[in-house]
Amino acid sequence: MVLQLENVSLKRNGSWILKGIDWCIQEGEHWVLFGLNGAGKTAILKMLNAYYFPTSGKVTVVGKEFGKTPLGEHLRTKIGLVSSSLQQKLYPSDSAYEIVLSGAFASIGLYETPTDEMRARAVSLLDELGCMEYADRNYETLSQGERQRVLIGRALMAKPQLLILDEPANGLDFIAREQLLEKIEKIAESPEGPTIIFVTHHVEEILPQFNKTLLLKKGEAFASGDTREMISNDMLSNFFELPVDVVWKNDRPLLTRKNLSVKTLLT
Ligand SMILES: Nc1ncnc2c1ncn2[C@@H]1O[C@H](COP(=O)(O)OP(=O)(O)OP(=O)(O)O)[C@@H](O)[C@H]1O
Repeated sequence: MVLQLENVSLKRNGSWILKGIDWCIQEGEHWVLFGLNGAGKTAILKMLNAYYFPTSGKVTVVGKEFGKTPLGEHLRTKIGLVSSSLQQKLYPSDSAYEIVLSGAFASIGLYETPTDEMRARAVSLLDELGCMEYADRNYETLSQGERQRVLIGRALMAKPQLLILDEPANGLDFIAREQLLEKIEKIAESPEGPTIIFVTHHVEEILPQFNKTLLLKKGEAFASGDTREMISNDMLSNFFELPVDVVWKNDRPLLTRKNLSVKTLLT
């Protein structure tokens, strides 16, 4: 078991942000965490990274129950995270290579001397992710798409069991998005790769390898299960409370609003 949330609720500043969430992720599965703005996706991720502890319920990640044992560096390196809040913490003058390398220690910046093996792994990750061209450039000079690939390299550096991608395609144009998704697809297909949680509010980003989906709505697990069942007309129309059409093409879903008369939409 890579992750287990049992009846998890979270209260912050007097309001319930998460309510009674059950979620179980087995090794070898790749999950989409899908929810609209404000659904509580960030709150769940903060719990998975032990920045928040549940008000009630139990969180177990890579075999460790949070709150029971201190979160040492060892556990931090077992969970790879790519998020915009992490992006803001990095040192803009570090090179892409240094940023990837720092993932070996799950640190912001490099304070320890990397081994030759770590250096070689960083180079091979930069190569696999198509970042060699700008490996020596300062992070601040990279485009958003390039930054995301470097961050994925950083997250993979310590061979995590769980890789969390928090809206990785945000702000990317179509080509940059598809280039990034292609790399994610490769990681998801690799037999020795990590289990991945892909957080998004865009159905179009869901890759065929992500065959499980949790629909999160207003802090509650609206439904979870096979992606094809979750990302379907009936399920999403109920979820959005708006009639929608989902079309699967090339193993990817496309979402449109059902063509209704203005009168129906207003009622
Ligand atoms: N520290 C806090 N105190 C009070 N309310 C909070 C706190 N953190 C988050 N919330 C509220 O909890 C809800 C869920 O927030 P969260 O950031 O987890 O949503 P999200 O699904 O990540 O949204 P988005 O897609 O917009 O990033 C929101 O209504 C938010 O305002």
